[in-house]
Amino acid sequence: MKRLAILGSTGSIGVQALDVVARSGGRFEVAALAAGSNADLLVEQARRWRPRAVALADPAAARRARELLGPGGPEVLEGAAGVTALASLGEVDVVLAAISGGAGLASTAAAIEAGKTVGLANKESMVLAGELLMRRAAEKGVAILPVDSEHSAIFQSLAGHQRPHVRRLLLTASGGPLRTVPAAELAAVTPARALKHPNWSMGAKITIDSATLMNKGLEVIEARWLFDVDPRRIDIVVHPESIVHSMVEYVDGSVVAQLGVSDMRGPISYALAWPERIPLELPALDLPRLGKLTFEAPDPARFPAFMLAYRALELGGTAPAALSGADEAAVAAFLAGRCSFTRIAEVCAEVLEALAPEPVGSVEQALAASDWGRRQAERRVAG
Ligand SMILES: NC(=O)C1=CN([C@@H]2O[C@H](COP(=O)(O)OP(=O)(O)OC[C@H]3O[C@@H](n4cnc5c(N)ncnc54)[C@H](OP(=O)(O)O)[C@@H]3O)[C@@H](O)[C@H]2O)C=CC1
Ligand SMILES: CC(=O)[C@@H](O)[C@H](O)COP(=O)(O)O
Ligand SMILES: [Mn+2]
Repeated sequence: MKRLAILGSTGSIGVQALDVVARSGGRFEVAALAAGSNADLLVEQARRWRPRAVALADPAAARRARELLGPGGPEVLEGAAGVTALASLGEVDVVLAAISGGAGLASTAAAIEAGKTVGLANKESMVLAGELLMRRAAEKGVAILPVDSEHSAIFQSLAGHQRPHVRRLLLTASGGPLRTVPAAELAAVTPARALKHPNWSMGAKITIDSATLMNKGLEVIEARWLFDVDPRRIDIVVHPESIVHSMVEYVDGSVVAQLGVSDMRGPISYALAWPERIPLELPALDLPRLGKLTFEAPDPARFPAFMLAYRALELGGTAPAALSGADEAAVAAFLAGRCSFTRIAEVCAEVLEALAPEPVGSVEQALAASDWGRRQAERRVAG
């Protein structure tokens, strides 16, 4: 039996991970749960799964959870340090990193340092400090198993092949809810419209990133480090049906893809159960009913955000971290009605070009660069 710490348990990935646990026939035990401030849902989850410890980043929420759980309940830790501490608990075998944003980096790094297998949903960890984390994981002999659907697909399609045999990685993108919207209409897009993803039900930040295509840019950076592939050999293909989750093109021209219904419980269970596979009893892929699968090139004129990720990789060092921080701030401003949809990518581009990148020597340095990007973006949004 594998013992899990699910960090971000109250979010889209966290809730689906607990559904995977429920369907797994007792293969997993929930040893720890963590969230930001949603004490009520965390307490409900703790009552059902009886972890040894839980944590809430928000101290007031942690106090509420302690009151609700009462004596005899799990230990309730608080603050960022409490969340990070769960990643290295002795009772934990696998850490599912499913916190949203740069806030997930410290606990991912702590899990690696503690020698835990990591199921990585939090792509920002790789964006902020991918080179550093992969080096430490190799030194510690830690497996980082991708949960992001595209990276899970690439991991499965690589099937142990050697890097010299790989010509290109092909990351598929749905194109998001605004794929067919003309350029002239994009500035007036409302948060409600941008939040209507055609295929996936996800947290707000990643859904807006899907709409701008920044999500695909962040995924290029994630793939660059997870699979140690030069960014010039990572291409994006728009595939509105989200059935082909990504592909690997080999030097002999053969292309291997992973297909499946658009349901994150697939990649989550793959990472948690790896190297085994478990039956989930989810709806099967029905290709005759789908009839056809379509593909097109991404449009950098309407959706320039994904190009910024290639630019950040070219700049190197702290540039991806600064881009990620700027994007978090710009997306929050858009959701709060403080900037337009098209301003998100403009602000990110301005911040990236204002940066003097430095090598990323530590997690703290990566977080500082992300904070710098966030502050720069906030200033530009306000100005
Ligand atoms: N949703 C999806 O289908 C996919 C998501 N991902 C990635 O997975 C990650 C999670 O995404 P998603 O589940 O959609 O996000 P959600 O916004 O739905 O959930 C975020 C989770 O993180 C918790 N959280 C937020 N801030 C903190 C913090 N400072 N400390 C501890 N916990 C915190 C939230 O707690 P609370 O509820 O209390 O705020 C919540 O449990 C992201 O990095 C995303 O890019 C990748 C591929 C697909
Ligand atoms: C489910 C998942 O992995 C998301 O990251 C997804 O890729 C978002 O959809 P887009 O392809 O629209 O960015
Ligand atoms: Mn993805």
